[in-house]
Amino acid sequence: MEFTPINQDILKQIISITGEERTFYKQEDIERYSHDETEDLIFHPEVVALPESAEEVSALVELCNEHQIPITPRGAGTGLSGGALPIHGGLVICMERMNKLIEIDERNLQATLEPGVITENLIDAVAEKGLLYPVDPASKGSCFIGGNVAHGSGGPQVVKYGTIREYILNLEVVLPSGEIIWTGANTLKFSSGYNLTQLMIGSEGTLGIVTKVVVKLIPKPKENILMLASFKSNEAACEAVSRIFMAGQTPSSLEFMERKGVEWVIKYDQIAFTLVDGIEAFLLIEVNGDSMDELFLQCEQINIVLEENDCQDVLLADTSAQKEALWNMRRTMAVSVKSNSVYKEEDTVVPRAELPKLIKGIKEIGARYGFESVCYGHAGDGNLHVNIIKENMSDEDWNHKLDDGIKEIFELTVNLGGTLSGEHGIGYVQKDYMPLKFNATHIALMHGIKNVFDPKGIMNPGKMFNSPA
Ligand SMILES: O=C(O)CC[C@@H](O)C(=O)O
Ligand SMILES: [Zn+2]
Repeated sequence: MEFTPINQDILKQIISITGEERTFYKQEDIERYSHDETEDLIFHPEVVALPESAEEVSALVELCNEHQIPITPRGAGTGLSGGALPIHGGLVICMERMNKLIEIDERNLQATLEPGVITENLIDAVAEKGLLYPVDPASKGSCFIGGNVAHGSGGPQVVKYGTIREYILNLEVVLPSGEIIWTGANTLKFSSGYNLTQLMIGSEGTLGIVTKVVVKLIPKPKENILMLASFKSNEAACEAVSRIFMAGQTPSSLEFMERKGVEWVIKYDQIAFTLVDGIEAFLLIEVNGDSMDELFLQCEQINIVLEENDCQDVLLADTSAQKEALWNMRRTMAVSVKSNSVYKEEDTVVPRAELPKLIKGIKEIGARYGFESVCYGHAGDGNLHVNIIKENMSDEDWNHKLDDGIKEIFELTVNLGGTLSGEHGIGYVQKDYMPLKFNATHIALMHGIKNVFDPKGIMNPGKMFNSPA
């Protein structure tokens, strides 16, 4: 794909849309838009524009479409698969100025908002009205709702409430042509042709730019109980996960943390938490509802399963401060890994009951290739974040042998009935693995869809799959 560099004349036209104040082209101004949270990758855009309306986004996109300029849509830059990296330069359209929470419609349990709203701001605003928006990725304090839509985001509560796919009713989208459409209706049901809303969710900015989002809300449960269960092995912890559901219990969160991850968080956050010798893995289990009596009953049932599965100890968080400390431990895991070692992160997901085989296999592959990994994640969803760490690995092996090891991890994941990413997306860093999961027919269908929306290939090129020749 041949793209046009942004010349002075095009720059002037961009400035005529977003103004001098909201158009960046100097090195020092574009720097922060040249990376996201994915490893250490850096790609500089030529120009960054911060639109304030769908009409401005549309004008920018129309201009790029006319001149064949690559566009990289960007949210808060918290992505972990390189989706927001402007790998071909061009124009970054960052949604940070489109951050209005337009309406909370309490009659219909819906909210309408712009894509640059920080996820936690939505969660907090609806909580004040006794409502729950349950999609809360670890980076909820900084990530944007638009980025969550682009990645089909999840978070710890997916196990009970589902991913963002269950909560998006309708999207306003600027297509690669510059035209603006609504993808669906503000209704709970949609049996009216192809579901473009669902197609847009998880499309990683390759089909258009979301400029408004309508989300579904639900009543917020009044009570919760949080427990930390410890195990002597990763496999014992992972085995207990599916048993909890088989016993008829659905926690609101069921997270897995490996010992080393907890050790690193303790070091990173300087927290007071004693790691008992011989404990290798933890499950963080939350139940929620409106009646404490029912929750205690649920915890009793879960405890029986834990005991049957060789659980060593269960710590009950009594106060909201204790709960927050435990949740913080889990949420800080990604950043603490990053601060401790050079790493590569994979977002494997398998049917829940295959989790013990997945983690065992990952460790065996690591032993064969000479790498260590720190695993944690949403065990209740079978979603394991595998952080491969460079510690103890030579530069030579890291640069040349690791790829084969990662390929084996994905092969194992796929063989166990899983897929390449549960919630972080394919983006730039996982696209070469797509053929491990999808055959040529499947990939050709994806290319076909891309081509219908974006025949010139300007919208987030080089993400999800390599552009067809
Ligand atoms: O930045 C995030 O929200 C992603 C990290 C996340 O998947 C996690 O579970 O820790
Ligand atoms: Zn996660």
